[in-house]
Amino acid sequence: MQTPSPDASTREKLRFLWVSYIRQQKRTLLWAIFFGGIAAATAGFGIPYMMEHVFPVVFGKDPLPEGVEAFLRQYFASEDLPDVTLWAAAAMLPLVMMVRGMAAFMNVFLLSKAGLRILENLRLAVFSRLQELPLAYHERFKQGELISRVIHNTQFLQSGMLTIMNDVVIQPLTLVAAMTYLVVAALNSEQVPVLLVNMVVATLCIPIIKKVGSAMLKKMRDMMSGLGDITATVQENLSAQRDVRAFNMEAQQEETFLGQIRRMMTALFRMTVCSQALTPVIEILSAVALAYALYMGCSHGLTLEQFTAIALALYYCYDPIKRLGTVHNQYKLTLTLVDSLLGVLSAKDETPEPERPVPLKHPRGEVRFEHVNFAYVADNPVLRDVDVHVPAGQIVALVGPSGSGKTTFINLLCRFYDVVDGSVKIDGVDVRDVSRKDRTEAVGLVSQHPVMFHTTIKENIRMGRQDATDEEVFRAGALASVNEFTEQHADGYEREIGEGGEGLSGGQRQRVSIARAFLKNAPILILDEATASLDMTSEARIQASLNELAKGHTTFVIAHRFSTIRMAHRILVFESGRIVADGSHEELYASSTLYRDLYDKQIMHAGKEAAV
Ligand SMILES: Nc1ncnc2c1ncn2[C@@H]1O[C@H](COP(=O)(O)OP(=O)(O)OP(=O)(O)O)[C@@H](O)[C@H]1O
Repeated sequence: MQTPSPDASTREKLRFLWVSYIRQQKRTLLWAIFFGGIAAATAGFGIPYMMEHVFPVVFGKDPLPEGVEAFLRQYFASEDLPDVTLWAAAAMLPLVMMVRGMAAFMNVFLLSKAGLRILENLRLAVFSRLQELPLAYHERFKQGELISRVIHNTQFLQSGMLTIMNDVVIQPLTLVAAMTYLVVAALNSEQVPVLLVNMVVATLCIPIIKKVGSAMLKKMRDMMSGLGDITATVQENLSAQRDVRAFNMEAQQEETFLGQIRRMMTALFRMTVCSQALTPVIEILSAVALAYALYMGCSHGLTLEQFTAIALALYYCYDPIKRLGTVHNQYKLTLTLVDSLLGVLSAKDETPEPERPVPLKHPRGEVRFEHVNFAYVADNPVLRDVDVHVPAGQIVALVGPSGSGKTTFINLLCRFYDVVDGSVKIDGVDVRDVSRKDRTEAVGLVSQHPVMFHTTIKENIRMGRQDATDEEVFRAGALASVNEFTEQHADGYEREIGEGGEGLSGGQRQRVSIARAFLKNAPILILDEATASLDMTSEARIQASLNELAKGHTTFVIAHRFSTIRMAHRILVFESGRIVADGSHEELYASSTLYRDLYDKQIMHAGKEAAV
C-alpha cells in the first residue's frame, strides 16, 4: 500500500497503519478485545448487579431466588442456608474482582505486546527509510530533528498507543455495560428523569473533552519542535567540542540550550495542565448528576440498594467517559506523531530505484557525463553542460577553485543527486537505471572526512567489504600503511576506536578509509582530498599505495596537492560549474592560465610546507 502523506485524510492514514502495521497483530488484538469484554462486563454490570440483588439476600432483606434455593437445599440442611448464602455472597466479591482483574491484566498484556511489535516495525521502517532517502532530503532537515523523530516521536507514539489501546477496548465496553444496567435499573424503578439528566450531562462532557484536546495538541506540537531543537543543539555541540572550546563558545551554547529547554518545558507543563484539567471537570459534572439522582431517589422512595446500584452504575459510566476523554486527546496527539513519521515514510525519493534495473555485472569502470546540467536549488546552476568521457582505467584529477563544482561532479557520479539535464553513465548504462546495490559496488569512495564507527580498527576496515576475511583486511591495512600505527599499540587491529574516530589522528582515519577502498577494490575509485590530512612522509608512502591501487581502476582524484595531481593521466579543470580545460599536466600548463595559476600556487605552498 502506498504511504499516505501527512496531508492525507485521517481515514487514509488509519487505513495505512492498519494494513501496514496493525493487521499483523490481529490475533493478539482480538484476544485482547475478548478479555477486555470480560473485564468490562464484570465491572460495569456485575458489580452494580451484586449491590442490588446479591447483598439484599445476604442481609435477609430479600429471599433467595427459588432456583438457587432449590439447588442449595440438595446439598445443605435448611438451618445452614443463611450461613452458606453469606459465604457464597462473600466469596462472590473476590471472585468477580479476580475475574475482572485477570481479564484486565490479559487485556493490557496482549495490547502492550501488540503495541510494542507495531512500534518496533514502525521505528525500523522510519530508520530504513532514512537510509534510502537521498542526501538532498537529509540536507533539508536539521540532524537533531530527524534523530528526534526516530527516537522521541516513536517513543511518545509508543506510550500514546499503549494508553489508547489499554483503554480503547475496555472503557467503551464498561460504558455500554454500565449504561445498560442504568437504563434497566432506571426503567424498573421509574427513574427516567435521572437517566435523561445523566445523558445530558454525559453529552456536555464531549465539547469539553474536544476543547481540552485541541489545546493539548497545540502544546504537544510546541513541545515536539522544542525537543527537536534541543536534540539538534546537543548533537551539534557534542560533535563540535573542539571548536566550542577554541572559540570560547561555552557560555553562549549554555544560554541557547537553557532557552530551548525552558521553551520545551513550558510547552510540556502547559500540556500536562491541560490534560489534568479534564479529570476534575468531568468529576464535578458527574457529582452534579449523582446529586440529582440522590435527590430524585430520596423523593421518589428509592431503596438504598436501588440507589447504591444506580450510583455505582453512574460511576462506571463517568469513569469510562473521563478515560475516553483522555483517550480521545491522546488519539489526537498520536495522529500528530504519526504525521511526523509519515513525513519521513512518504517523503519523495528524488533518486528512486529503477523499476527494472539494468544489471552492472563485472563493471569495467568507463564513465561518461553527457551534457550534464545540475542545480541543488532551482535556478542556481552548479554544473553547466559538463560533457566528458573517461575510459576505464584512466586516472583523472579534478582541479579548480573552491566552489567550482568538483565535489558536485562526484556526487552525480555516485548518484547522491540526479542530474537536471543530460545523463551520467557507467559502462554505457545511465546511473538512474542501475540498482543502488550495483552502483555502490561499482564505486569506492575515500572522502575528505571519513566516517569512523565505534568498533575495532579491523571492523572499521571491513566496512569496505563485509564478507572479507581477516587476512584480506590485514592486507588492505598494510597497503594503506595502517600497520604503522596499529603496531605501536598492544591491541593492534583489535584496538577499539571511539565514536567518530576518537583516538585516531586525522591522517590515521584517512589511512583506515583508504584501507577500506583497497578492500572494496571497486572498478571506480574516488579520492576526495584523500591525502589532505597526512604529513609529507606518510603522504609520500600512501601516494605510492594509491598509485598501486589506482592501477587498472578508473580513478577520480579531487586534488589540491600537486603530488596527487602528478599521478593523473588526465586533468579536468573546473571553473564556475564548467569544465574549462581538459588534458595532461604538460598540455594544460602550457594552454590554461587558470590551471597554471592553481598549479604554481600549489608548488609555492608545497615549497613553504617543505621549508617549514
Ligand atoms: N548541498 C548543497 N546545497 C546547495 N548548494 C550546494 C550544496 N553543495 C554545494 N553547493 C554549492 O555548489 C557549488 C559547488 O560546490 P562543490 O562542493 O561542488 O565545489 P568544489 O569545487 O568541490 O569546492 P571545494 O574545492 O571548496 O570543495 C558551490 O557554490 C556550493 O556552495
